[in-house]
Amino acid sequence: MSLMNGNIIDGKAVAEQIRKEIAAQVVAMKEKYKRVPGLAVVIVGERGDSQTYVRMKQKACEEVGIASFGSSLPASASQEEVLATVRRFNNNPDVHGILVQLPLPPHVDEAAVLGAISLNKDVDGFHPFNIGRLAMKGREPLFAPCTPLGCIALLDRCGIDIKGKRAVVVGRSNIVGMPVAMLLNKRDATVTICHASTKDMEAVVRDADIVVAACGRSKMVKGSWLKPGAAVIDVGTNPTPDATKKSGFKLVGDVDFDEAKSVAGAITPVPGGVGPMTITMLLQNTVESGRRFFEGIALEDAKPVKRGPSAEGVTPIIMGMFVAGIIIKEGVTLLRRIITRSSSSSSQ
Ligand SMILES: Nc1nc(=O)c2c([nH]1)NC[C@@H]1CN(c3ccc(C(=O)N[C@@H](CCC(=O)O)C(=O)O)cc3)C=[N+]21
Repeated sequence: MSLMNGNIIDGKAVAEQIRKEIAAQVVAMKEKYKRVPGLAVVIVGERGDSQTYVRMKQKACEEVGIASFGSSLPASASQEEVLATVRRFNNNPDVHGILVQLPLPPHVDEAAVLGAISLNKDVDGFHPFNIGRLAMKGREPLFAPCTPLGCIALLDRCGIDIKGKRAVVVGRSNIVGMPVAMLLNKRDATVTICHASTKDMEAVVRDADIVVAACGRSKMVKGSWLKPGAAVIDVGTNPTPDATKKSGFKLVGDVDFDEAKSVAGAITPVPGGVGPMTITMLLQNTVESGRRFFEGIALEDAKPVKRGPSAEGVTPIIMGMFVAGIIIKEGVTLLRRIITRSSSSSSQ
């Protein structure tokens, strides 16, 4: 199946291809470990869009053979109830990924809830530990956020090079703008982040070989802002009134698609671009998490500092550095004494 129609990236086709690969991996895992990966989705409140997304996620799990667990709490649920639900899934050995659907009702502390998710099950990649590692050279998060991963996967699968390219990200949200910029940076693009205070944004965007639009403003990026041939990834999903639709609205991206499609070398539509990839990357993260648990790399009830493969062996390294620090400090003091003694004796 073709992944592009002309210069238009078919996100659904790319997502379908990856989901087939994921389904095959789940079959192989079932064979090898006699277990399948499990994803728990926690939803608080009755927002229509959230319910739709959660249903889509659960259906996608079924299609690839991932076990799905759900917990639906009323909008009136207390913070403690939400935390208790998260902890229950943290302790459930059949659950390898936990997703708390955002946004949460205003009386629930989002940071506290996301921070309570076991690092080993943070398939959304929203835990500050995972975001922090994403920002660091030579380190890898246990999981990267799904929408940013989806943007990178679209570029890769469509044969668009990232290394050495100029990438401009419009927007700096915790869930898309900032992490996608850090992923592009890890892939050796030269990355610029634009935001509300950026001066002459058009000129900055016009310099880009890769544009990721994630500002949440309908059609903000115009065709005239683009360098001819640029790859354009549109993350925006702005509901816009449309009487011809049954729901009464349609989704519009952050890029003016009609203008941009005649300038861009490759461009994602909305819907049918990044959206289907977000859920696909969630499935991918969940399968990877399940594999870590089945292979014993992830520890079910470990404390944060011990969690995950990259954190293992950190304690002896820190102890070693501590001891080395003392030795160096003592050595320097000793050398200083010798030097002062010899220089003071020679000057006298
Ligand atoms: N903890 C958390 N993790 C998330 O990943 C998360 C979240 N909360 N809250 C809400 C946003 C939104 N989101 C989308 C997922 C799929 C589509 C998607 O598949 N869209 C399709 C169809 C859209 C339609 O037509 O309704 C498309 O763009 O083609 C869109 C948006 C995940 N989110």
